[in-house]
Amino acid sequence: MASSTLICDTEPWKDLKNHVQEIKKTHLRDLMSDTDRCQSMMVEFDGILLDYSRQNATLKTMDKLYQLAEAAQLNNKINRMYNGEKINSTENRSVLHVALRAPRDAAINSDGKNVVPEVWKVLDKIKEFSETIRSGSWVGATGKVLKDVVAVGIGGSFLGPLFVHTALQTDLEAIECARGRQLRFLANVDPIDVAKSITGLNPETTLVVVVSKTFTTAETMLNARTLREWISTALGPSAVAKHMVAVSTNLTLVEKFGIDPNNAFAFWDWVGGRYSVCSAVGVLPLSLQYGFSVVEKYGNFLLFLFTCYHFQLLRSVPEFIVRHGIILKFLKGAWSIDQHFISAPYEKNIPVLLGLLSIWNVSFLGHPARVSMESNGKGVSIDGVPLPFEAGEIDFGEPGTNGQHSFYQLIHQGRVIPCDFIGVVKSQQPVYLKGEVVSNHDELMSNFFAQPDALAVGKTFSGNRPSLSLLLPSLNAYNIGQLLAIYEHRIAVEGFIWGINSFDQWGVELGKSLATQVRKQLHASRMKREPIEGFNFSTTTLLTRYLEENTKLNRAVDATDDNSNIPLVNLYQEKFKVDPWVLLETIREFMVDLVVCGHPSALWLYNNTASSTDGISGLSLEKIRGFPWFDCQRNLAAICAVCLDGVHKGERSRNFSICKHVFHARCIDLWLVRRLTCPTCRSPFKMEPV
Ligand SMILES: O=P(O)(O)OC[C@H]1O[C@](O)(CO)[C@@H](O)[C@@H]1O
Repeated sequence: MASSTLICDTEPWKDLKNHVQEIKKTHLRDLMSDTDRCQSMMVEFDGILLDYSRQNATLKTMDKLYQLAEAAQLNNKINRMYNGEKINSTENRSVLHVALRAPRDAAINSDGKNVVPEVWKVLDKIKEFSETIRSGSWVGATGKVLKDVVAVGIGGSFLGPLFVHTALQTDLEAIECARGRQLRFLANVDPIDVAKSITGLNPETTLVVVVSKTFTTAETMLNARTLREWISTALGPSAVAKHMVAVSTNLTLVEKFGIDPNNAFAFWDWVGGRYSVCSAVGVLPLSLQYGFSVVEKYGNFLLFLFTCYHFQLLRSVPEFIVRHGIILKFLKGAWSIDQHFISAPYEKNIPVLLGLLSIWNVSFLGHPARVSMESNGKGVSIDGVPLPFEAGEIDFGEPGTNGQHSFYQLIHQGRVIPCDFIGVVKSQQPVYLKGEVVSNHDELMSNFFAQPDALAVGKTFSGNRPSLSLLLPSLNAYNIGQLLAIYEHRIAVEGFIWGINSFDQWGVELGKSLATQVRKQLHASRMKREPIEGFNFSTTTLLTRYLEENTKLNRAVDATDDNSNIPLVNLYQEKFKVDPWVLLETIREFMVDLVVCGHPSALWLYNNTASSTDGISGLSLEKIRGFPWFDCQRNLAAICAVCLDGVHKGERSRNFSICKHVFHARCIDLWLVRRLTCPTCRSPFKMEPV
């Protein structure tokens, strides 16, 4: 098929279109009673069993789908991907995430160069670094062991590692390896997420890993700067070098940020963000948590081998003495599927079957199947021709039986949504209570087996709802790697057949650039009072409302403010073209100066401005002056809840005697004029007088 020909113009596509009517006359209830058909729709590979008998498909359908794969030159495209050809044509890049899990001796080329040695160079560096951290040879700025990790990143620099961590954290072996350590993620730019990610953590024992392919993603960089502030406020700016490392392809920006490039872990342009979990993106945080590998005890022989390795008499430590730790197992699992994907015939190839069935459901039966949404949510072919058929899927799901008690109802009787059920034979946490009919895991799995039949067969309602089941032996690191690779490759199959580029994301890029425009506008409107321009009516209205309400909110919490002052502020702005916030800040500083020097005009100002309250009463300035203060001897870990800035060395501060919260004197004094509660915890005001 010439690349500019759409797949829907091929004979196999048209043939499948005609076949739809035939399939619509069948019902899964009947299809399921054909044992030979069901038997033929089961495939096994490396411990995984795929059962796709509950698809609205016959063996004839499958044959037609294989012909479609041929017409799309699926095998050829898979080979081109593995050969490092630049199949991501819009970005002129190879797509080589398979190289990330290739064994040391494999050869996979990009631009005529074998990339596997580079991959292992980084893996070795991660291994060494994670062992240094885990063993305590690398300590934080105050000499404490770094036992907690916050990985800052978003999209592909977050979701893959989160998936693996979520699956691993209940695995018994993984629990053992992670004992005493915590791995947290910070992705969303909402300050609430920042707070959640560091709540209960001590900066002295925390390592922050900034994960960003480009090192320019706005959310990640702001979150990274926020955590950098958290560390340097608590431990001083020089602590950043000990407490922050990075994963990126952009080592120049890493250095500019203040992270030592020696503590940066590289990856490459040929790794797409959402396919990067097997690179340092996932492997570094996961190795810090679970350990890269475990070395078997071979006594003196081992010592001898390591010495040889150290003096470069050996190229590597032989594989047989390194027991595969969690991370190596994970990579091996993924590599096992990579081999299967490139070598198994269509009818035995799990990712190919999943991809073909997805295409069947989405483009022929019109079901909004689960989708690999960032990859295949596209409306044009790889050559830019608009697609005259539906591509892409909508992915959602829930662990265990949660979905059954919520959205499954829709799937049973509402829209037809093809489902994948993924189950395991052996639970990570087996429980069998005395007197119970079945174990807890059996209870869970009863639903795993029952739901697909309920969907297929129905009762008083129609049934005939397609699903497939994947049964894995267990959910250990190896199987997690397999599962990841199956779904990665399923996406590629879909994209190859639909003729789209699964490896770019122009829609997402558009969202990013529009957010940049909004960010600039917010800054200009707040700081320079510039009018909102360049947006449509609706966005302008929303932005105006947001800015107005936000301004009111800020004024309400500002201790110096009072509604009666607002017209005055506006007046000043109109008359003198002064930004009201600059003005307020000036007034605030002026008042602080007055309070500090004890000038009588402070009392006058207090009586005539701040104390003209709407029923909220605070303390007189004289009383406030009677409370103890101290000049900070060092940067404190605390954040002053009034101004949200750190409490730095040399700044005059006060603390509440009950809750011990600390604030800048200049902030808390003006707060106390209006309110008698702690700004942080709202506990009643009590400060012992001098
Ligand atoms: O790793 P980066 O460069 O910070 O990008 C984050 C994510 O943003 C995207 O580019 C778009 O969502 C993803 O592909 C990527 O994983």
